[in-house]
Amino acid sequence: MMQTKAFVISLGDPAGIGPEITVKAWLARERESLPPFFAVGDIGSLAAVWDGPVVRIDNADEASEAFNEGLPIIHLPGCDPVQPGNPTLDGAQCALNALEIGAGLTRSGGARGFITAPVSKHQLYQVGYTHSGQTEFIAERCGVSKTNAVMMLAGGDLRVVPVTTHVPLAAVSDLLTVDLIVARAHATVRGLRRSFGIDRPRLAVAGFNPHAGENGALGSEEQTVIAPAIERLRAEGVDASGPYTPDAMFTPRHRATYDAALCMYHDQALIPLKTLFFDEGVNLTLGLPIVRTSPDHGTAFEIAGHNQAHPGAMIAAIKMAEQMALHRAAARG
Ligand SMILES: NC(=O)C1=CN([C@@H]2O[C@H](COP(=O)(O)OP(=O)(O)OC[C@H]3O[C@@H](n4cnc5c(N)ncnc54)[C@H](O)[C@@H]3O)[C@@H](O)[C@H]2O)C=CC1
Ligand SMILES: NCC(=O)COP(=O)(O)O
Repeated sequence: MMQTKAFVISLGDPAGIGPEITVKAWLARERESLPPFFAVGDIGSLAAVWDGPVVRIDNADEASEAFNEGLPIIHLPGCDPVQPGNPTLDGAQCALNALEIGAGLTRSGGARGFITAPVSKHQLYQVGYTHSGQTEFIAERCGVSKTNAVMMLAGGDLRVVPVTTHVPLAAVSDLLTVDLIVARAHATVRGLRRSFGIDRPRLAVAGFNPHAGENGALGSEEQTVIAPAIERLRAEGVDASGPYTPDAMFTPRHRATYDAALCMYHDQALIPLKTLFFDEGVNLTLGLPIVRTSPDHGTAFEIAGHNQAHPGAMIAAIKMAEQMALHRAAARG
């Protein structure tokens, strides 16, 4: 019987909770009807938290068949011994190598999609990483510009897109331009069509200031940048509305009126998403030639190795990767 290709999961920082939530997702594979997946990372990071079956593979094509025997892994040496909760620079390099190999395997068609377990940006920066996150790294490896690769977080009935991502809050106002908001909105619309099957996505655009600026009395970004961007988008046929008062646009009533909220900065987008849907929140990248998802949370070093990590977001990331892959295949016909 011909086996379908498997999804690849980079294990992230070996001392974080990535290995544990990957193992827990594998243990839940039947209950959750998960598609086959395999890990790429240090096999020692699995052994440090689990003594269940692991199948070492050399080639992505072996993964689907091995999946029911044990958690398949392409082993990357170099960060032994792994101590959960104690990150090291070798471990950060290992996480970076896993990211590189996972992106390459997916890009070349060896895997159906790419799921990234959490890395520590602080640790990565110390081994010479210059991207602000995994999103930008994967975009570059796929030959996609940073503007066209859009970070989206999704959980429950909420999807949010931060227009600016990993930048200091003090820099956000200067970074917000009509062109940037319009580009992110178009990439979001294309992504919602292609990967979620939403024909005419409705975008709700957040203001930036308290009360969306109170007609300029509490800040001018709404008048100078955000409203003109919405106007241009509407003229270009996008169903965009706003700028909405940020503190009131995530109520259940308001959420029912849009498919994605375009937010001006990281926490404006991620605080509502994680507050409402932390254990099922998925971070995904739109605009790539490959499917890429990730759990919404980080490395949680303080609980690593204590069997306290909830696997819900990782399971949701695997399921969403499969849904996205199916939508994209259907769109290709
Ligand atoms: N996708 C990624 O690669 C992400 C990486 N990070 C990285 O993670 C590191 C730590 O960041 P924090 O802001 O502390 O966020 P975090 O998500 O690691 O932790 C925040 C809180 O949530 C808890 N938590 C996280 N995931 C959990 C789970 N699955 N089950 C139970 N509790 C969980 C933690 O114990 C902590 O109390 C940073 O270095 C950051 O760069 C943060 C977010 C996403
Ligand atoms: N807060 C989201 C986050 O840190 C994940 O970003 P990325 O590493 O997937 O770009």
